Amino acid sequence: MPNFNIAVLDGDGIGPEVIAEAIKVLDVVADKFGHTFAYTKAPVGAVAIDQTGDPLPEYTLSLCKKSDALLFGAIGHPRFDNDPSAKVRPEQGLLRLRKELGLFANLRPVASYDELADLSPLRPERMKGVDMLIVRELTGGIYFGEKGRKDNGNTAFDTCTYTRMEIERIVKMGFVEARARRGKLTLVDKANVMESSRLWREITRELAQENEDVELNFMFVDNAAMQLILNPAQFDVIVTSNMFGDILSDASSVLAGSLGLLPSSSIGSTVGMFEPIHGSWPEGAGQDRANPVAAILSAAMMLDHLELREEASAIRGAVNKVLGQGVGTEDLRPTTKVGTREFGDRIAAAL
Ligand SMILES: NC(=O)C1=CN([C@@H]2O[C@H](COP(=O)(O)OP(=O)(O)OC[C@H]3O[C@@H](n4cnc5c(N)ncnc54)[C@H](O)[C@@H]3O)[C@@H](O)[C@H]2O)C=CC1
Ligand SMILES: CC(C)CC(=O)C(=O)O
Ligand SMILES: [Mg+2]
Repeated sequence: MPNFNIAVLDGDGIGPEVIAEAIKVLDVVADKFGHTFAYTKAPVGAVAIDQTGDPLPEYTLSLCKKSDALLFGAIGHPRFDNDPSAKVRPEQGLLRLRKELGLFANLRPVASYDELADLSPLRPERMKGVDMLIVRELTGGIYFGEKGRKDNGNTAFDTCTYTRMEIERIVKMGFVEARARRGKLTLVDKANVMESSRLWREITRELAQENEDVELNFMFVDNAAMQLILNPAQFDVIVTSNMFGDILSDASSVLAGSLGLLPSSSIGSTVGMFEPIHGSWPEGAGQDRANPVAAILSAAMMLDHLELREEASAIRGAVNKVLGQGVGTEDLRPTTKVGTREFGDRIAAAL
């Protein structure tokens, strides 16, 4: 009977609410398939700052290092967002966690749900048939480069730096993922302007020689933002830098139906972390309104990573079944509107 130790970093805002539903569903999976999932909670983000002064306390990091997998909710609080002079910020906890654990790749699948097709009267025809994977570089680029102020605080800078090693490992992953899917890889960059993007292109062209079976194309990020809306079904795998991937994946969530639907896995050299792509939605916290599906599907990605594939697809099947019944939280504009907890109950019951 496999036993897995899972660190639970549910964080701030709606983070704890959506992670509670993911655990509800995982508990049913454990019962049904005869596994034991042992959960240990640890603080991260604003709650961790409140408790310890540090958004990523040493205890949390060492727990993560000895766990089999990490389930992450979301971090962030308006009191930091509204205070540009705050020296310690919840987001630093997440960025440091990714860096410390070497989680250089963030895989964000985006698919349109036939089950949701009738729910949204605004849903254009072109949103059908979307099935793509955004492979986002996660521990480099402008979020991690040198930043600061000069000229008495009147000039601010953030630096986008990428090394060959950082680019090679993520682009290689892009080729592998494309080969396992429909065999098409798009590098999204800004190589007409940015030197770091030109290095991405150079290295990707080199790697293409060892990956000739994968169809490769290049697209500037501004055009990619437009193409995602105009003709999203053209994309199979997108590989891109940290910030471009962050922005394009939130935009792509509209194709799926809601930001509250999109899961992700953050992987690299050590333990994997599984996290919805959305943030802590502070205005929605404590109201039983948040869509838990992104967190539940992140748990499914975790099971895939732990090689519990049948279990992972059982979760996906349960989500599709409940969506197909027209049930969902308000963001999906469903025929039967339910709260976070009832949505989780229904998915658990569908298992
Ligand atoms: N991975 C993380 O922990 C992330 C943290 N953040 C942080 O979260 C805080 C809020 O940031 P925002 O820009 O407002 O982004 P957000 O993702 O928290 O919310 C943006 C909008 O998306 C919708 N939304 C998000 N999650 C949802 C869910 N589960 N169900 C239904 N609707 C959902 C809501 O309409 C919300 O107004 C900030 O402090 C930010 O730094 C933002 C993005 C990612
Ligand atoms: C701290 C931010 C980089 C979080 C975020 O927006 C994300 O990872 O999607
Ligand atoms: Mg984001």
